[in-house]
Formats: sequence, structure tokens, C-alpha cells
Amino acid sequence: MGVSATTHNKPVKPTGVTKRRSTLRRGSLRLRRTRSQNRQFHYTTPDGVTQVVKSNGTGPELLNDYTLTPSEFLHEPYPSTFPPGGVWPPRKASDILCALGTDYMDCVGSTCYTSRICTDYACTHTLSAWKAATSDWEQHFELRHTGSDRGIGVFTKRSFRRGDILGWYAGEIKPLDSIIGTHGGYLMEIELGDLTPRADAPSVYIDAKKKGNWTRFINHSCEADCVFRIMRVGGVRVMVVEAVRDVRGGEELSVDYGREYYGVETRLRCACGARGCVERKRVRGKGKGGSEVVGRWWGGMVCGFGIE
Ligand SMILES: C[S@@+](CC[C@H](N)C(=O)[O-])C[C@H]1O[C@@H](n2cnc3c(N)ncnc32)[C@H](O)[C@@H]1O
Repeated sequence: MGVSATTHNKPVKPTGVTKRRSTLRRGSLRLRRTRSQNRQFHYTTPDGVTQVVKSNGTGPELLNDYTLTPSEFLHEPYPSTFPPGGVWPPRKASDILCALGTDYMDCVGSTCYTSRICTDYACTHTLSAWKAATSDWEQHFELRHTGSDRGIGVFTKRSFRRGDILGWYAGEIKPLDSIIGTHGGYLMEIELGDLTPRADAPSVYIDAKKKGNWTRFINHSCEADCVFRIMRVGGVRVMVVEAVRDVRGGEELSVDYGREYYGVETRLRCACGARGCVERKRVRGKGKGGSEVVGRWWGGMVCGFGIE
């Protein structure tokens, strides 16, 4: 998807004379334009017009990957759920989102739309294969403006069955204390180390505000058709989107952001319009600020360290 840089990354070799140098310059310009186009999201307006999702310089940039800045973790403590000797500070996302533990949770396998699940403890599935398998998302989903306060949402181009894994939540991996103030609902909290549920498990955010894939556009519904849950791809933990009921082609995908986000006592107003929408239960005058964290998902159980 956006990261098709391999094709475009070929160095353009200058071969000497002036005329050739001008070819190089044109080549470089073309290179930049193609890259930025690949990194943009497009959506359809209610009038059927295709538009680029506007960026004010801080995103959203289309990136079907995890990214991580090692220096942000320099002063973070070594996670208590990691065995001694792990890579710290993490150099890449798989160092910190490595799948650990005594019981091994299911691997999504190399492709998601079929929900092919791998239960082989020593499987060789890699995050790179997973990224490639999920890069054709536009064949299956489209971004469309809902024409309501919900803004842009994700709509299916085909049907899916309950239990299908539709994609994964990509973005920047960040320490919890690095996020200050409002964040617009683009944060996912994911635990580190052994995934056996533990109330005090250290965790990090997957932040899709500036960089992420199509799943960052999934809106909230009080009667959601999907959930986020933690699985693994080989030895790396991923937050997947799973259909919790059959979904017809053309339907909007949604998840439940949780009562801390759209609840009877939060400041934010839900516009999902579902019959069971929280707005129907709201007690007037009780609004308070809500949490900005979309959710906290306890995953299964895993083993293996630092594998990609
Ligand atoms: C993760 S983003 C989803 C993508 C977003 N609709 C967009 O256009 O970029 C979450 C934000 O979408 C909007 N949103 C999502 N679900 C909503 C709902 N049920 N009611 C009102 N606003 C919603 C809110 O502005 C929320 O902060």
C-alpha cells in the first residue's frame, strides 16, 4: 500500500552531461509526487465525489505498518513482563510487541480476509507477509463520508462472515506518558510481554492519529458489527478487527469505543443512530469529559521473544 517505496526507491543514477542531469531532476520530482499520493487516503463524499482526506501536516498519512522511535523509550522502564536480556530500548516495533508467554495464542496466518488461523507454535509467518497480505484493502473496503457528525467511515465492498479477521490497527507505537491532551479517538492500548491477563501489565499505545491504515477510520456504534482484539502474526502481537456478526456488502463497519468514550456520563455525543444508542439513555446535565482511549483489549497468551 502506501509503502510501495521499494519500487520507487531505486537510486536514479546521474550519468554526467547536463541534459541527463535535467532528466534526473524530473525523475526526482516524479518520485516525490508518487510517494505522497501513495500515502494519502481517499474517500467518497455523499455526492459521490472522490476526495483526498485533508492533512494539516500532522497526518493522517497512510501507513500499513507499525513505526517506533527508539529515543521515546530511552527513559521508560524495562517492561516487568519481559524476560531478562530483551532488546531495550526497542529498535523496532516487533521488539516491544513481541509475543511472549507460556501459552501461545492463535496466529492470524498470512492472510486475514479468510480468517485463516494458524495454531502452529513454531510458525514462520512474518509481519512483512502480513503487511503484504493486507495491502489490498481497497478491494474490500472504501472510505466514505457518512454525511453525519461521524465524519468519514469504513464501508464494505463485499460481504463478510462472523469471525472473519478484516484487518489490523497500524500506527506509531508510543509510551503511555508521551500522549498529552485530546487525541480524537486514535489510541489503542496494548499490553506488553505475557498476554495472560494481568491488571498491572505494562502497556503502550498504538497511535493512528498521524500515521495508520484504513482501520483508523472505523467509527463507533452502540450496536457494533466488529471488535478489536489481540492476536499474533508469527511472534508479533497485532490488534485485529474481527467481525462479530455477518456483514453485508455496503454496510458500515463499526466498533464499540466503550462507555468511557460514548457513555451516559461523557461529554461526547454519539451519532451512531442505532436503536440501542447510548444517547437515548443519556441523563441530561450529567456530561463530563470522557477518556480518549478507544479501548483496552486483553489478548490471549503467547510465547516466543523478539521474533519477526
Ligand atoms: C477513530 S476516528 C474515526 C474516523 C473519523 N470519523 C474521521 O472522519 O476521521 C474517531 C472520531 O470519529 C468521530 N466519530 C466516530 N464515531 C462516532 C459516533 N458514533 N458519533 C459521533 N462521532 C463519531 C468522532 O469525531 C471521533 O472522535
